[in-house]
Amino acid sequence: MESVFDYEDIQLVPAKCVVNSRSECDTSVTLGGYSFNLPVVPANMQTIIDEKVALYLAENNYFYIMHRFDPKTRLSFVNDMHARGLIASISVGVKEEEYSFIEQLADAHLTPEFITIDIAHGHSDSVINMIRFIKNQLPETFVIAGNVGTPEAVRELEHAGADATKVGIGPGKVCITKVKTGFGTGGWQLAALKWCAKAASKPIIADGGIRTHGDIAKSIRFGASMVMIGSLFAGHEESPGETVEQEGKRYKEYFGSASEFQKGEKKNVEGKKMYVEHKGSLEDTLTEMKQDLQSAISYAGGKELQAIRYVDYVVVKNSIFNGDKIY
Ligand SMILES: NC(=O)C1=CN([C@@H]2O[C@H](COP(=O)(O)OP(=O)(O)OC[C@H]3O[C@@H](n4cnc5c(N)ncnc54)[C@H](OP(=O)(O)O)[C@@H]3O)[C@@H](O)[C@H]2O)C=CC1
Ligand SMILES: Nc1nc2c(ncn2[C@@H]2O[C@H](COP(=O)(O)O)[C@@H](O)[C@H]2O)c(=O)[nH]1
Repeated sequence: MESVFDYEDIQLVPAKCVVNSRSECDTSVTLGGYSFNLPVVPANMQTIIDEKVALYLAENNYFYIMHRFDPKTRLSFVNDMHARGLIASISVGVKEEEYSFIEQLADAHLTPEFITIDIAHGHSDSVINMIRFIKNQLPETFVIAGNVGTPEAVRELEHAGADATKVGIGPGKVCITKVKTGFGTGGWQLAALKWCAKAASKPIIADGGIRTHGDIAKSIRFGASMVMIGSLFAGHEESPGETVEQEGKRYKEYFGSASEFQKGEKKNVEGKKMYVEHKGSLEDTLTEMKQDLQSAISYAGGKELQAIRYVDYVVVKNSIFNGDKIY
């Protein structure tokens, strides 16, 4: 295998600017026939998104994926979003009851625009069977399948009918898969993304390991169409989850979907809980992300997101830190 690297080891090389203002740069992206403001989607985790956040994102033209940890509410969620003229984007697992849920949607003639099959080890027959089942029952739905970390997995899931694949096994901030199992793309997620993107014939969603806004541009450079982010979206005013105060400072909880807190039991735990500093409003973060990405497009010498795809890059181990502590 070629040598590997991660987000902090890469710098993108600037090209001549073609705009007079960064506001001319267009950060929008198309997925599944829909256009969204940013190539960014908050993680489908219980401390990142709930119905209110989903509604805010959909109404403001951001892509969203609702989590699957309150399964009984999913049907009415799809109904409600459609009643408001918004897209419905939900998650499913692969257990028996999820097949019944897909049948219920089909029987009710409810077709979510997006369904994400969300399990830890997505390169599996269980995911392949679920992709085929959804495509058979709800042929119009755009199916995102994951998570995977290899080109073989991307090809196999695409071949089974997935419309996009989600790449990232273990790079997440609250992930402990890498320490508990020894497996994953943690520490080399960007190289894994590059490797997977070369094999892909459909969009890829890079998932996990984003620590700065510049990492979004780097993900685009290495082949992502969309970037899923957890920790940077945790801790907002609107984020679900408990707020605690310590020494006059406010913090909010952020826990893994495979953590004991999510599962309610200590079985196959591959996630942990942490507290992140309170960050203010989600709107402010999304605005800042947009401005930073517009700036990235200008450094790429273009006016659109695609310009970032073609820039040169250098590998300089730990280059962005330069000995500075930036967070
Ligand atoms: N991106 C990442 O790196 C990771 C993400 N997660 C997140 O945690 C949540 C829970 O994930 P998950 O535990 O898969 O969901 P589920 O608990 O719904 O499990 C899905 C099914 O896959 C089986 N399964 C889970 N892991 C494996 C494995 N390694 N090998 C074979 N079968 C397996 C489970 O059976 P059984 O439990 O009996 O094995 C179950 O039948 C998801 O939201 C997922 O995205 C979790 C870990 C890593
Ligand atoms: N190994 C685990 N990964 C998890 C768990 N819960 C979520 N995740 C993944 O992390 C990303 C978010 O990463 P971040 O670096 O942006 O915080 C999320 O989208 C999942 O793919 C878990 O319990 N274990």
